[in-house]
Amino acid sequence: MPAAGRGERLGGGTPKALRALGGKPMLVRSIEALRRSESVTQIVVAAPPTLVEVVAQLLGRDVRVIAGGAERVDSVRRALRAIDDDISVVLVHDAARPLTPPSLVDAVAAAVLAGHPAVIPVLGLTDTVKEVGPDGRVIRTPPRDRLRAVQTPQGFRRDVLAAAYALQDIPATDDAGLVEALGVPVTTIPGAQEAFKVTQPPDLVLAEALLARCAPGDARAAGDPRAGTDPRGGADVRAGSDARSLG
Ligand SMILES: Nc1ccn([C@@H]2O[C@H](COP(=O)(O)OP(=O)(O)OP(=O)(O)O)[C@@H](O)[C@H]2O)c(=O)n1
Ligand SMILES: C[C@](O)(CO)[C@H](O)COP(=O)(O)O
Repeated sequence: MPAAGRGERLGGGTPKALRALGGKPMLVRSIEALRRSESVTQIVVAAPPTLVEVVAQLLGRDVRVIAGGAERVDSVRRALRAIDDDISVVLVHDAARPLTPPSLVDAVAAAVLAGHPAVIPVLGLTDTVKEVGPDGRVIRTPPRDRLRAVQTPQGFRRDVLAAAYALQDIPATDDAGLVEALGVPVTTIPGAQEAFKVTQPPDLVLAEALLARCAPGDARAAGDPRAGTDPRGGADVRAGSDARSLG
């Protein structure tokens, strides 16, 4: 789990993974989706380098925490080196997708285990997308029905992801982009709307609203593992101290 970003587009000063969401650090919510999945056996987190100890204490002993790098790709590369030798399937999941349903984690893992070397969750687009030149003029309008927005977790055969990360200087904004550069086929599966990435301030408002407004049963779908145990949304109230202690 790359979690070492600064969250510059979100603002607010605190590294994004430690920003509170419904009374808990965003990272804690993202980790819960992995813990609740049936397929994840080891979790490695790439944390902001100055906060490795803080994050390790926050997450507990079952999570290995290492120092992330300057860019997302550097953080993932470092985390890959910290995975146990016997792991054969690796999921890379943004800490910035805190409402990801565990069922999506399992669906990605299952597709890799079924024989696909690289699997990504995707959603269709609702906006039209245009390619625009540096002068602001539209170059072309790709047909929208063939475009997809790509989420995480992205799942890979470990040897494939390791080979992709051994490539140097490939411009890619996601892990599958590196695998594509290897010439390995990447398979898509349906993503989940709740797995959106918290990137800009309105995303945090949306995530807060989803957590606050979900009926207890529905909150499970919004990634809250203990929702439904307390009709007041008690899981968030109890965990409030986590976030406060991080400021
Ligand atoms: N050097 C970095 C940069 C990003 N990430 C992680 O990669 C994921 C996706 O990145 P993004 O949403 O872009 O987060 P930030 O880099 O924090 O955002 P910004 O670009 O606005 O600073 C996040 O979980 C983020 O913590 C990381 O581990 N190491
Ligand atoms: C990996 C990713 O979440 C897939 O959509 C996305 O590309 C990350 O981009 P960011 O700019 O590093 O948030």
